[in-house]
Amino acid sequence: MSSFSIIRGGRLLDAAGRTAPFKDILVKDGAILEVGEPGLAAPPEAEVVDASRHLMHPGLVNSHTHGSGALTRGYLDRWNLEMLLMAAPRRFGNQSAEIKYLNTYLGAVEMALKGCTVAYDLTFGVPVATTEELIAMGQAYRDAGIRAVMAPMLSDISFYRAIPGLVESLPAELQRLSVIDAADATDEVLRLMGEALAAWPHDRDHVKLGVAPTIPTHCSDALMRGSDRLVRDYDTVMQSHVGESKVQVLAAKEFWGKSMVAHIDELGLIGPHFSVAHGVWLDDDDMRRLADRGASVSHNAGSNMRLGAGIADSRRMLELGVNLGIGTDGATSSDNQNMYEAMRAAQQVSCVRQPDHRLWLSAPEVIAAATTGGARLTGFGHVGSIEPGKRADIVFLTLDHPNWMPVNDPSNQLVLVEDATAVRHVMVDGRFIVRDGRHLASDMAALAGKAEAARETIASLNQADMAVAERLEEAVTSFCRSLSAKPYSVERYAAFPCRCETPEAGFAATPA
Ligand SMILES: Nc1nc2[nH]cnc2c(=O)[nH]1
Repeated sequence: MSSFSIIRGGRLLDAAGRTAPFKDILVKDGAILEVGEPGLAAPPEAEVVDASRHLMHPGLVNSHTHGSGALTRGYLDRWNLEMLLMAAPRRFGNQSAEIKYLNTYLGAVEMALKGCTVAYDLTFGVPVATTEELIAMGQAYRDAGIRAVMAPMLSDISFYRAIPGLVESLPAELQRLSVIDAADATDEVLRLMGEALAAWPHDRDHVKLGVAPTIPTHCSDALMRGSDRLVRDYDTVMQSHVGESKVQVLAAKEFWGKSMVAHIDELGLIGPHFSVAHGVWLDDDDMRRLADRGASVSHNAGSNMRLGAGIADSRRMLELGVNLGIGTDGATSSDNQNMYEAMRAAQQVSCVRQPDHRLWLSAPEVIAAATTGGARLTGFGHVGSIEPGKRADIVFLTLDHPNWMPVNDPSNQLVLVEDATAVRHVMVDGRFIVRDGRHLASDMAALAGKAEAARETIASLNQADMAVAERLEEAVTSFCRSLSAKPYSVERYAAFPCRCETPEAGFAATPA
């Protein structure tokens, strides 16, 4: 028998219209049946949800994160992407199945409490995670109650080989420790990824498995092509970190004589199922290729600032027709999983990106990216807006909160004022997962205890690797600083808005 609920008395955000009129919402079996004026007719048996003194908006879509890093929030305040990539496996490796689940669950709970109902999670790759562990991490999202795309990060070229000249620049002993090439692993990685896709037991409308060749310079063409085949065979989505740092752009030019986007486009990988994470260093040609093929970019402004990676040109992406999503990135590089902060960061970096205020992202544009843009990017066409036919994934913000006193422009306030402290209830499929500010499935004290124990376990397991991690971080930093090829001076890259204005790039390292 069908179940009905009627949500009465709330104000519904109309972002584009910059208003929030009173609306009633009729929900049938978890889907929105009708949105209407106050007093909307409902079957007598419908459960009544009182939304008075609340503003309702669609659940936010976090279009890029790493559930694998939730336990690393607040770790190291001064590190860039290259240091992070160098250090992460040594500092945070060796995670048991229980800790992998806990990492993912913790991130999902945080997102739920902060108004996010969908995550695109680039998770532990294969073979680091087994099929069973991936399925268990999918269950973590089911247990926390939010939707997710989980895409294992795949690579068959180690980080050290992905920056030309880096390994050769290291002292012999570090060279030995650093070359963990997995060049022969291509077939094995693809086999394991295919096995996980074939075994995936979760309802794909809630938690589906995607594929994430992690960074194109870390993937052979064979791995990229094989990943693409899997995506098509299993009708799923693909995401890669592309053009996140200047060093990556330099490396791509060195490897292929072209940009990362041009390279993967020529491999035939770009389509509506494909999204770029970050895209800080894209030029017009890159953006046109993405737009022409219906692809998306997940804009992670907070993480890009945190790692000194630069400022993506979100305005140009929109002008050229790229679908834009908003992401927090993982806790290793953005600490919390707060989509309101990610939205605010996206709006505010657009203001420092260019002097013409007419080109800054507007609040409605940012909200569209964090909702409908994210829904398209994740391939979850059944969410992202509150309208008939969509699933009832709804966030209720209390208006009895300073953030909303008074209600001026609801769209501006959502992006520029809201910080998740007014999130009162969160609903997925018409059912509350957060009620009165509490995550219903979680005992927070117990969760804190598990997180603390996991922190100690991770630290003790990786103790022996710490000294090596520190030496490698120092070496990679020094190598990156020595890259002097103009106009790609690495020295400049954190401080300036960045686009690859000039095509002629070199990758010569000069003595520091
Ligand atoms: N910011 C960020 N970029 C990445 N690229 C590959 N892995 C990562 C990661 O964990 N964080």
